[in-house]
Amino acid sequence: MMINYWEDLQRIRSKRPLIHHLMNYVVMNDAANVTLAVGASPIMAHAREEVEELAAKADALYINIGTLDDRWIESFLLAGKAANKNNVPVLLDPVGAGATRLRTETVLRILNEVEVSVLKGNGGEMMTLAGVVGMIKGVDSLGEANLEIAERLAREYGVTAVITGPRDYVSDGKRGAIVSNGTPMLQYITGSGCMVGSVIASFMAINKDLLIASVEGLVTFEIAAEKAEKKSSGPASLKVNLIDELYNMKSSDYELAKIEFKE
Ligand SMILES: Nc1ncnc2c1ncn2[C@@H]1O[C@H](COP(=O)(O)OP(=O)(O)O)[C@@H](O)[C@H]1O
Ligand SMILES: Cc1ncsc1CCOP(=O)(O)O
Ligand SMILES: [Mg+2]
Repeated sequence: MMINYWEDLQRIRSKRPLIHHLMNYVVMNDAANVTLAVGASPIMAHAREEVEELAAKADALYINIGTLDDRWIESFLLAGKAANKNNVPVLLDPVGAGATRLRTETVLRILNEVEVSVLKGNGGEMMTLAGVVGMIKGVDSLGEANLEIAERLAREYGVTAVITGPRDYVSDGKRGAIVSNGTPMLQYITGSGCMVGSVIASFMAINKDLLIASVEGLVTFEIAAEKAEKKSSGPASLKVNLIDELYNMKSSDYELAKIEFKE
């Protein structure tokens, strides 16, 4: 499959799509910086009084349940429905699904009431949603999934499913892809999963093919992380260098893409 990574990144940079985030308090600032570094325009807003208005005008909506409570949950649903009404694609990150009942039930409620375009979580979260118990500790995954689970989730929930981890599994129910870029050091930065969501949402804003947009987001983020790691002495410098490498991405960097497609 031919993917125009570089052309699509240029489209993000020239269009500067608005990415409306309902992003957890832990990662809010980093997700905004990552979004800017790829060339899109972030707004972090979760007040129930404004989310419908913003989601309706955005180019993509990113719902991340990381620091949920009653008010946030109300806003997730309001924003998601407003996005649906206006044909704005929606990415959902089920942070900590399986860790508590509130998290699992909230994700299922959103999937039931909102038409989610891309469901992206780590192995433990996504295996929880596929009915496998005990694979999550807080927000951390305790195991790696596989393409079959991604395909099952895609079909069951009518989404493009993205399962992150040492290898990332992407499925839209028909086509599948495995991305093997990245570095284990990403596990030592909080929010690496949340941040890759911002990059995927930026590609979703300019590419209607959700499987390809997901792969483009994963590959872009993870190649930047590989380059950043070479310049870093630990997680703190990795995070700073990662934002720089996203900003400084070159077309030749995409030669590093490690991707396998399954039709
Ligand atoms: N062992 C690993 N090797 C390479 N990349 C990894 C590894 N673990 C996670 N990643 C990458 O880090 C990012 C976050 O994934 P993950 O850790 O699964 O999410 P989360 O932060 O939500 O738990 C993804 O881009 C993923 O591919
Ligand atoms: C630590 C933590 N606690 C609530 S949200 C959050 C960030 C989770 O980020 P990620 O899903 O990328 O690991
Ligand atoms: Mg996560």
